[in-house]
Amino acid sequence: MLRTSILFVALAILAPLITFIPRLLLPRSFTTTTFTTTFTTTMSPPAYSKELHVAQLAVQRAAILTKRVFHEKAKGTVDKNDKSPVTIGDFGAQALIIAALRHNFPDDAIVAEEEAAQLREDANLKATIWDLVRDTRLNDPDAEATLGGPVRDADHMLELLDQGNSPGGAQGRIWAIDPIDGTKGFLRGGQYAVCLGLMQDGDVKVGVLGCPNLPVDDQAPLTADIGSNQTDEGHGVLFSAVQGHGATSRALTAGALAESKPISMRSVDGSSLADATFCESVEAGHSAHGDQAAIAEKLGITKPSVRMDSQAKYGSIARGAGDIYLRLPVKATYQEKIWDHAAGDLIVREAGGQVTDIHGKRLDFSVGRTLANNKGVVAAPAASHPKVLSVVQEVLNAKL
Ligand SMILES: Nc1ncnc2c1ncn2[C@@H]1O[C@H](COP(=O)(O)O)[C@@H](OP(=O)(O)O)[C@H]1O
Ligand SMILES: [Mg+2]
Repeated sequence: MLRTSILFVALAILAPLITFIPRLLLPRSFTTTTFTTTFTTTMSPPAYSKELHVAQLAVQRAAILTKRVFHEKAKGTVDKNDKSPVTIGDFGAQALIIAALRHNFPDDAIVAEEEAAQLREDANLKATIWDLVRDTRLNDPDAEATLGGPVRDADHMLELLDQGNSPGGAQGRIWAIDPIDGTKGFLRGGQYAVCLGLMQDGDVKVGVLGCPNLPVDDQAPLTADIGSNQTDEGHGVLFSAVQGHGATSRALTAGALAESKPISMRSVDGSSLADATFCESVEAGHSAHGDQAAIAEKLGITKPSVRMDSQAKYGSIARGAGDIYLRLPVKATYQEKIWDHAAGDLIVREAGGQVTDIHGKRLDFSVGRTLANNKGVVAAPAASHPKVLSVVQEVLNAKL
């Protein structure tokens, strides 16, 4: 008995040494290569890791362009005409994102909001946007190299812009880009988002949202989108998710990616809904404010809803700064665009939420450039979603 115990103790001491000693004796380069090779041959990287990395860097670079446009060109502008800062920022950011996708994933299809036709007619606008695209870089050479060679010239920029013309659909890999979501928020210096999602056979697999004017701090209280007095200090957040791997936030930087933190929705179930915070569009034409107020009242929610532009609403509820995002149809004929929802839908679901339309159907990204099979959006923590949905339906049905 004693002998067996001694043998076991001796083995326990010797076993680690047997594996460790050869590493000490061998040259460092050999051991490093050997262990790296072992890692790469025995463990595959997480799904979609390259797509996520490229998407995050591409969104960061495009966000820098939009911030430059705001600081250099947007002061004092309030309307969206042909040469507005929104137009300049939209085209510039879209060109930069498509350049990065084309370099890394040349065979993927792309659905993007803008097309180059207007720039072919307007040499000044084309030159203005080209100046920005040519000069906007991440300040980290490795990150910039990942995104690929620069856009060659202004005509190459137009070619890239037009590659966002995929009809979308149920097959293959399709990226959805909204270069500046929340145009009015952007102009006010309020909330807007640079949005990028990857769908595989109609299912969103990767989602990235760059929100330059949201606080970096996930715990920061949610404030209405008042805009114009935002500072860059402490602001700028990048939300990301990969299907099945959770959601994260990190500071939006001008170079290499900052460290990421997992995010999750607040746990709100049917019984604690009275404490919940709603997010809704600033624009009453995009989501019916009156219906939202009636729903809040029925749920016993007394806190005023927080109004902000763009998919920053999805990011905000995903990190628990708010709880519920409703988009209640104003015009029965309006079809939501896939680029306004792809990234946010995945980020919220990966953070512990459920996202459906007002009929309780999951958003269907497989039917083209719009969500033709859906009406409105109901996004809430999974445990409270059934209750929220039933009250949404109660209020909306009562109107019909
Ligand atoms: N009648 C309507 N109903 C719902 N959404 C609409 C709409 N008209 C435009 N939108 C979309 O609402 C988006 C902004 O959403 P939000 O109100 O949440 O900020 C716009 O994106 P852009 O700002 O990229 O044009 C636009 O695509
Ligand atoms: Mg949009």
